[in-house]
Amino acid sequence: MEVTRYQSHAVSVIEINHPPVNALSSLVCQALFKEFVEASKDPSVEAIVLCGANGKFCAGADIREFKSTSLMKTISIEDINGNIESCKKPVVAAIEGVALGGGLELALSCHYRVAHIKAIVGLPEVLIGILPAAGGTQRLPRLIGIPAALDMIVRGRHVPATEAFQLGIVDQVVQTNAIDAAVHLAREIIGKPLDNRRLSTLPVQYNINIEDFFDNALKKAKIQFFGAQAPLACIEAVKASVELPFYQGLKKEQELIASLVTTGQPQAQQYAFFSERNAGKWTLPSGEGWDNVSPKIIKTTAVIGLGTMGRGIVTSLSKANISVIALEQDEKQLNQGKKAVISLLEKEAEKLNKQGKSSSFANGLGPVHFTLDFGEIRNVDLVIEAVYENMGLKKKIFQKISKILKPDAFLCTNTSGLDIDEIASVTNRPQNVIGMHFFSPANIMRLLEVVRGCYTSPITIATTMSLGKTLGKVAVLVGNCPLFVGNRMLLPYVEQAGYLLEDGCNPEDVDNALEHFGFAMGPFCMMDLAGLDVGWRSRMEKGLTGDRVPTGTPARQRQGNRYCPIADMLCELGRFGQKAGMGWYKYEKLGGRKASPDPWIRDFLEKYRNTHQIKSHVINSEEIIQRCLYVLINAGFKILEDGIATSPEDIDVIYNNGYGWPKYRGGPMYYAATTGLAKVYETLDRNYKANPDIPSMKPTFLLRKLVAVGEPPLKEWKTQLGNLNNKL
Ligand SMILES: CCCCCCCCCCCCC/C=C/C(=O)SCCNC(=O)CCNC(=O)[C@H](O)C(C)(C)COP(=O)(O)OP(=O)(O)OC[C@H]1O[C@@H](n2cnc3c(N)ncnc32)[C@H](O)[C@@H]1OP(=O)(O)O
Repeated sequence: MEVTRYQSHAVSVIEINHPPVNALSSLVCQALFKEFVEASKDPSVEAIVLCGANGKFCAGADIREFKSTSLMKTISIEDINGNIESCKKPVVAAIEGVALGGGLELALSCHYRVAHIKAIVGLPEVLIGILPAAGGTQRLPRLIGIPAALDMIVRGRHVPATEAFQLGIVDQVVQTNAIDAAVHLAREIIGKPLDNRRLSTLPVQYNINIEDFFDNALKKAKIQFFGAQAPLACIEAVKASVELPFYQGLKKEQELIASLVTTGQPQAQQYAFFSERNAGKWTLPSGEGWDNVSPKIIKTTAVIGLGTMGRGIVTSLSKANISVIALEQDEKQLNQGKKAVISLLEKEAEKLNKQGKSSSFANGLGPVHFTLDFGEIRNVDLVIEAVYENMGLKKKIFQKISKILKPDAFLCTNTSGLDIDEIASVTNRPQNVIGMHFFSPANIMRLLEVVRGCYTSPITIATTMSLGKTLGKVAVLVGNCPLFVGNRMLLPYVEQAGYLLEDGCNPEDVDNALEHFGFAMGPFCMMDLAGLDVGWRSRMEKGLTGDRVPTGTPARQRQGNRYCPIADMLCELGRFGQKAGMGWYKYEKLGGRKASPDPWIRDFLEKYRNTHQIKSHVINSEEIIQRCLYVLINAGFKILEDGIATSPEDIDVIYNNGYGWPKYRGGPMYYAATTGLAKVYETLDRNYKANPDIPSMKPTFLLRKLVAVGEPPLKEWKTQLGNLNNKL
């Protein structure tokens, strides 16, 4: 039964019961409509309470049912809302857990709202590429005013109950049972006038210059959400609440949603939504997986190394209220780390405070303890080593801690690409060793690559994936190979960016094209931010640059393949990026963030091309995008072929959450599917034939196979992998 109804004296309680989140599927809508009509006609009923089963009011329309053809369902949610609002008997929403999207729109059509203190409300439709099109953009501004409503709708912000009360979204916040409180309130208001409780009948109040306000909002949104259409549609819809009568405003919502659907962005964002949820559902070829392996509960942890990554990880653990011992090797580094963690925690507490939430670390370090003594970590459940990327150092630490720690403790290494098996091999419990690749800043970035080695046990995976979720991360299980998934795909992309400079581009041409595509940052800005020396050191270790390059090696060639030495040359000149005040760009000061194109680089590139007799040509944005992205996508196919990622969806989750890929384009593999695999294949093939010294351009077997079998939908790519080797 999707919707149940019971009576408590004169109050009829209608409960949505559609696990897991009481989403408004077509069936729920039909049942809700029917029960509501019956209750409103029942002479023994004098008031109605609307609630959700299992402590959740409703997470909105059922996204699983969204198809471009299902626009009619909107009408059905608004049909319910219209019925509720115009009901002569008072209707009270009892909000527990979540009232999101269509769920909040439902509650807004009720005459009163009571929320549990831990509930959250919001209109997050924009995050899945649409707008609140069941009256949300018309009712919310009438209730809380335009600026507050616009902020909530355009950012899709989850608002805690206490803030919702301050804003006027809910009428009561209770610490006890919200349904009981709603029934109580419903009884009290029986027979009282409801006219000023029907939001659709109220005027939108404002004392601001509306034209200027919406113009500014649009300008800001175009910058902040560059390329995304839904925020702009949200603004237009809220503007309609001021300019049009309520029912025309509803019509505008429908028009806007229909137009969004034609952009393809809602489809991409809804794909991204479900891919993220599926990433947690890992399964090994053995059949062991998320649904049959129980994680160990992690209560105590230690973090070794308090550099940038370690500090972020300690902050993350502390935020999740997990006890953490932070370990450094000398007093100076320990104190520096401690100071940095305190500052990060203060910022986090401030953020929570603004949201009306308290934190265990508001006045200090919460569950963190700092020490120089390895002995203190002996009883922890899990250790995360976060020292810098050096195999020798990591192995030394793992050897040492595996002797100290209790036998069932888990040993995690935060590495962006080192071999997990090699690290595990020096311990007395390789089955408990796993990679946790955090992204910087680790207390902010949502992505976590969980890297399984060949010895790693299912329980270690389950525990680490579960810890990731507790930390609020999107954890994706990947296999062990140099650079894992995200960075392995990034390598040919960055290489290609270098070749583009040789062929005639300036750094800003490449960055502009990719930022215009929707990336948060182009490759050269990204390198300047991360520090060019990081890649330089790694290339030196690999013998690609520096003293270990055999004499006589051509400057632009390594092992017979094309090589671009420009980044190495900049590093030799100390141009390490932002921290040096110069890199691919120049900055206003050391550590400055405002990049300006550097005439020096232009000169340098010209001289470089002359020295190497490279004939440059004009390269347009389309070519830049294709050259950079197609090799990245090709590497994604190779990763699938090698079994390093289990699905294209996992790759997309990694790119959407860790690499600034525009979510409204779904992710690189989704983008390949929507662009057309044949186009990607043919472009790569043509480019590879023209540049046989760039192996990353050679179309992978899987890509070729998928084109050959007629481009099956992305969901079916996995079956084409057949018996290919699976490293997961
Ligand atoms: C494709 C073309 C586009 C066509 C567009 C046409 C649109 C026409 C209809 C227009 C209607 C307009 C009006 C209403 C719109 C809406 O309401 S849209 C939905 C708005 N709501 C949301 O965006 C909420 C999304 N959910 C969440 O934020 C979180 O899930 C949560 C509710 C906060 C719970 O989080 P957590 O506890 O971390 O659990 P999760 O793992 O995230 O989710 C648990 C399972 O629930 C599934 N789920 C969540 N929300 C929905 C939903 N709205 N519909 C369907 N399913 C939902 C989620 O997938 C998980 O499922 P499993 O993985 O199977 O466990």
